[in-house]
Amino acid sequence: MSADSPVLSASAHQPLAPVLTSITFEYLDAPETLVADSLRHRSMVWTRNGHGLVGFGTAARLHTHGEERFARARAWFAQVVEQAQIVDPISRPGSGLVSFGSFAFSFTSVFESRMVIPQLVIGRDEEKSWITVTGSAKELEGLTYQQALARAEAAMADASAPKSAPGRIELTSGQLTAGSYLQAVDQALSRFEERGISKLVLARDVLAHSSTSIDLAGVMAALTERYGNCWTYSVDGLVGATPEMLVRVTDGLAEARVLAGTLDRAAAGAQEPGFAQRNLFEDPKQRNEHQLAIDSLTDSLNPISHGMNAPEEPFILELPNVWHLASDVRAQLRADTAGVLPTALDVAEIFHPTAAVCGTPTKKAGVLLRELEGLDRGPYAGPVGWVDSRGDGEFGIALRGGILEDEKLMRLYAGCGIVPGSVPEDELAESWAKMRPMRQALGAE
Ligand SMILES: C=C(O[C@@H]1C=C(C(=O)O)C=C[C@H]1O)C(=O)O
Repeated sequence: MSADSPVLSASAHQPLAPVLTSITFEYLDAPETLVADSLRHRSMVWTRNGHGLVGFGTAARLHTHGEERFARARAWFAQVVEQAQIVDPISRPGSGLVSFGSFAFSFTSVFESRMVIPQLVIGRDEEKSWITVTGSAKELEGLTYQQALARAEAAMADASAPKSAPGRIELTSGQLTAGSYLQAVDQALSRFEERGISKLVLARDVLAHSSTSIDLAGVMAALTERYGNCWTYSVDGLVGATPEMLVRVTDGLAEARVLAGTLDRAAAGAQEPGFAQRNLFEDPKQRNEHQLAIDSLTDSLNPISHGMNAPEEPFILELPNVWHLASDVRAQLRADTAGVLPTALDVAEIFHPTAAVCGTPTKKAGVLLRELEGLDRGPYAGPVGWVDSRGDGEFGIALRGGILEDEKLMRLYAGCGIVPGSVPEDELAESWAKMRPMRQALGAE
């Protein structure tokens, strides 16, 4: 075929990226509550402890699926960045041109992984707040600070969100009933040995039917209030508050928060002093499960970093619903032969799926998962977050959340790490505990 054959052209596989202009202004005298004030039903959100990014509108987006979903997203964003004109006087992680991203857990999913570059982003970190406006050069010609501010105020004043009082919520089984989940855990336990698997993370889904339209701004407000220490995310109807950081990249430094090992804070006896210490920190089954997650991260990090800094022992992360065994891991990323450092999106692809959400060893666990779980996880347990034009960014694991399937219906997901010795009924109870943040945010309990 000739070189100019349309079949072989790059654009047949890779949609052409738009040519964008992105202008950032420092948002002077922004209120402390800027991020909380900006949450809207359809805004794109990444926030923790009052800092983060809120996006409005779409300047450009890419939808993709299958095994190449990360590669396509990376290539598309790299091209966007290369072509863009970026005016960013404050130059910090999350300022300038930014894309939100949400990726399917599995290459088999029908869910479309996506990159979304908002028209307007409001950002805030420990030191500064900013507004970024993105569009065509023509649209943004001569844009002043006052005009950018007016756009931000208009986006925040947008009343399109269903601001109704929370409705009555009824929970029903999703693709996996409680009974079939118990059965799947049992079957997993009986197959570990013959399959050479030491851990499998089995998930299930529950449907939340609301009597009124579900207001995602209200859901996020509830999550940020109670789970301020988690990363609250929202991209195209996928919403939740995850305690697990897949990777944050800041100027070549990669940081991850690995979680594995869980204890329900509503369990019998949980009020007794030392309960988490005895039943989590000192429990060999929980420690083993945690170690498997650390080992899988080490394996992924080694080829792309100059060694990693992991604490000798995990700590106990206390959330309102559960305790977790947690480890914060850091590593200096290594540049490739051309001297280019991996971006947050590159590292997210390399880390995904971790043992914390799939199992050990990953490939074998993935196969058994497809046999036993029988669930299209969609974006649940996939990377969700953002990346900027410098390659800095944050991708969390989309846990403790749900997907708005229509205005009155949300699908919630939760999964549990199954290791030899796991008790099916305990795992089912743990999955309910992991859905508690969303059940509460929806007003279902
Ligand atoms: C799979 C989930 O959580 C993961 C599983 C954990 C466990 O089994 O102990 C702990 C944290 C997460 O890595 C979930 O919340 O759905």
